Amino acid sequence: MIHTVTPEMHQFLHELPKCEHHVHLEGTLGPELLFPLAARNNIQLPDHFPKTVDDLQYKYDNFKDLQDFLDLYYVGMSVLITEDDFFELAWAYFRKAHADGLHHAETFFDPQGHLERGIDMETVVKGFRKACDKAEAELGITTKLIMCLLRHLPAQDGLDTIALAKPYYEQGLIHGLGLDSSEKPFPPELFKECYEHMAKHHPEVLLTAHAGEEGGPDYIHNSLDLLKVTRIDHGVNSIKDPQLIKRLADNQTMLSLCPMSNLKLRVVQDIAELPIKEWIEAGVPFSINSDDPAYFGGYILDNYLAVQSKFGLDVPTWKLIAQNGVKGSHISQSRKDELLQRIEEVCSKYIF
Ligand code: HPA
Ligand SMILES: [Zn+2]
Repeated sequence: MIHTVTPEMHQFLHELPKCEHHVHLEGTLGPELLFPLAARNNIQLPDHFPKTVDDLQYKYDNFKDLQDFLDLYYVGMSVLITEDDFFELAWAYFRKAHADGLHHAETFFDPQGHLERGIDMETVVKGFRKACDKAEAELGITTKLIMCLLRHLPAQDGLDTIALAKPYYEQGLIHGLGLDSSEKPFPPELFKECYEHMAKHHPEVLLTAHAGEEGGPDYIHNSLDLLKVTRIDHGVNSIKDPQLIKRLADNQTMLSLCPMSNLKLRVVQDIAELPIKEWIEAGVPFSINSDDPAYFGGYILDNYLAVQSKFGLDVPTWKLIAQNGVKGSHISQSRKDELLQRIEEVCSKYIF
């Protein structure tokens, strides 16, 4: 069933203060920047890579699964070379998301995808940080950077990457550790040592991991038990385990849901299949996110609208979702209070 999103509802969702917890900065690289960067940096894209914006868009519209997307994603990011490239990419994202009504962003990046091409950590972090600082100063968005480890690489590579990033964690320039890439063949337990190292040496750092996008509820349990994460990225498959649902609700562990991504990567056949109503009923907090917006056809507001068109939620329910997004954010209590106050103000204007 399709619910019509009225102009008032559209306006409300636009104005509703939003927090994003699941967006890969490299996943904001669309054809409009990818091809010019390839030309500017003299990057020869592989023969099998689409040659035109239309051909690339066709690929984006027809992913078979997560791996099919990742194969394109890693080639795409190979056009990023200079600090300015990383800055430009992230700054374009912050501007788009700001126009969507974003107030706080916790953004992922994949340094191993750059290190293995000979780009150093400093170039990547400096470029992304510059964009974060500008977004804070000029757009009023609070930002966090979460370094993800690629799970298709060995844990030792992850430990080496953590060592390279140490100065940036110590200076408070990177704030979290995540785990992404091909999920099913690489379960969370492989990375226990990386997370233990982080918890021991940088206890203030946010720990999160992709789990339950392709993997089952055991991937979520093991991320909580072994990696000691406080958030789960995706978590769609949590619904298959009632004990896990209770655990997530009891501990108020937030899931970062990515509806358009789940549709494009065929985690679900229809956004209406997502267990949104079940999570709300059980008291499981979740936020709504764009994941890789350039690849999946929509930024944060598009994802809110996609959910609305399938679920027809009311203002109090959206208020709860927005509040849970704030509560699950890695920000000070005073910033939380400020955002919660703004949510109150917007919601009080929209009693339909
Ligand atoms: O959705 C995702 N899943 C796993 N790895 C990723 N890397 C970018 N996006 C994703
Ligand atoms: Zn992701």
